Amino acid sequence: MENTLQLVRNVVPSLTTKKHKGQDGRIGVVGGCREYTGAPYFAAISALKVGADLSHVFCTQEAAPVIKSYSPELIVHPVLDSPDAVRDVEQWLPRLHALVVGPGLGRDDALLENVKGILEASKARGVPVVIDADGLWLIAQQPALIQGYRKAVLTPNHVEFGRLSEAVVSQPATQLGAPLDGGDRHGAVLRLSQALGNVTVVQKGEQDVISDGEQVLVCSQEGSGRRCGGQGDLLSGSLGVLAHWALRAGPGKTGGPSPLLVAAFGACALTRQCSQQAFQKHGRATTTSDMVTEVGPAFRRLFEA
Ligand SMILES: NC(=O)C1=CN([C@@H]2O[C@H](COP(=O)(O)OP(=O)(O)OC[C@H]3O[C@@H](n4cnc5c(N)ncnc54)[C@H](OP(=O)(O)O)[C@@H]3O)[C@@H](O)[C@H]2O)[C@@H](O)CC1
Ligand SMILES: Nc1ncnc2c1ncn2[C@@H]1O[C@H](COP(=O)(O)OP(=O)(O)OP(=O)(O)O)[C@@H](O)[C@H]1O
Ligand SMILES: [Mg+2]
Repeated sequence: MENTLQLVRNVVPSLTTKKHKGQDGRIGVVGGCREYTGAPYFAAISALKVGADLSHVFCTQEAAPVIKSYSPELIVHPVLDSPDAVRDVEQWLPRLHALVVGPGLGRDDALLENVKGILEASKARGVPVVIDADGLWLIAQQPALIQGYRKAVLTPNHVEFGRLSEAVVSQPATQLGAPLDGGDRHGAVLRLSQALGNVTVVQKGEQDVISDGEQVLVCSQEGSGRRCGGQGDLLSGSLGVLAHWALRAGPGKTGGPSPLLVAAFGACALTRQCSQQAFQKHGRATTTSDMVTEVGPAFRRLFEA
């Protein structure tokens, strides 16, 4: 654990007076619809608090004023349900360092079709993508969208992992519901990553298991017993920034594991540390907003010690 945390520290940029706004990260979150406005907010605000300079949300028209009202820090584009959605987001891609696709996206077919176009445009430009939540629903329907794209990280929870494995590895459905022991989980994550052409996969759970199809890392940083919704969104937003930092730093700084493995490990450790710290203060009443407040102190503790 400690050795891998050191690799994360190697990619964290120093804060100096020589940089301009934007250099340490301009992150986009694609998600936010009528039902879900909290998830894209958690992802985008976490990206800022980890250290991105600018955080954008691309959501539906209806969700935009709601998300804006949560925070003046976020730049919110009400474009996702427009007929020009792909073109509108594409215009921003040259200025974005990473895209987090899926938190609070929902499963409306027209929205998913737009997101498909956004993913294709991101791949064509080589923009790193973190795919979470309903973005993973889309990938389970159309794995070819992400097949072999080495700048992608998927962050499935238990259910999302089962869905992806069934779609991609043809793992018998009977095995999917059953809890896998440590060894089985490593193998299952490794196989899913390999089947997707070495896309990095983070299976969240009691321990987070991360693989790029070559190596497997396990994050067992202490978290808490609170399982309130939104913790995965905090993880995917944080990972957007860390993925950019790790890819920029390159394999020379991350040693043995690939940059995206190191970034994913960092985001998992940070999320769990936030959970632990928030739980110490709020116990059973802990919510993801309490965890967002802990991003700064948790980051300092893990990566600036
Ligand atoms: N505040 C907001 O705006 C938030 C919005 N969010 C957004 O919601 C959207 C849908 O995302 P989702 O994660 O609810 O997915 P979905 O596939 O519908 O699964 C739901 C069902 O799966 C199960 N289940 C889940 N985990 C499990 C586990 N570990 N182990 C076992 N079972 C497990 C469980 O089923 P049950 O136990 O009730 O039978 C659960 O009810 C997506 O856009 C997301 O970003 C969230 O980010 C939260 C904060
Ligand atoms: N059983 C567990 N014990 C400890 N930590 C866990 C457990 N399950 C999940 N976590 C941690 O909670 C965080 C979010 O994982 P989770 O599986 O809840 O994601 P999710 O379902 O996508 O969340 P969201 O509600 O944001 O959609 C991760 O950092 C993960 O390590
Ligand atoms: Mg989730």
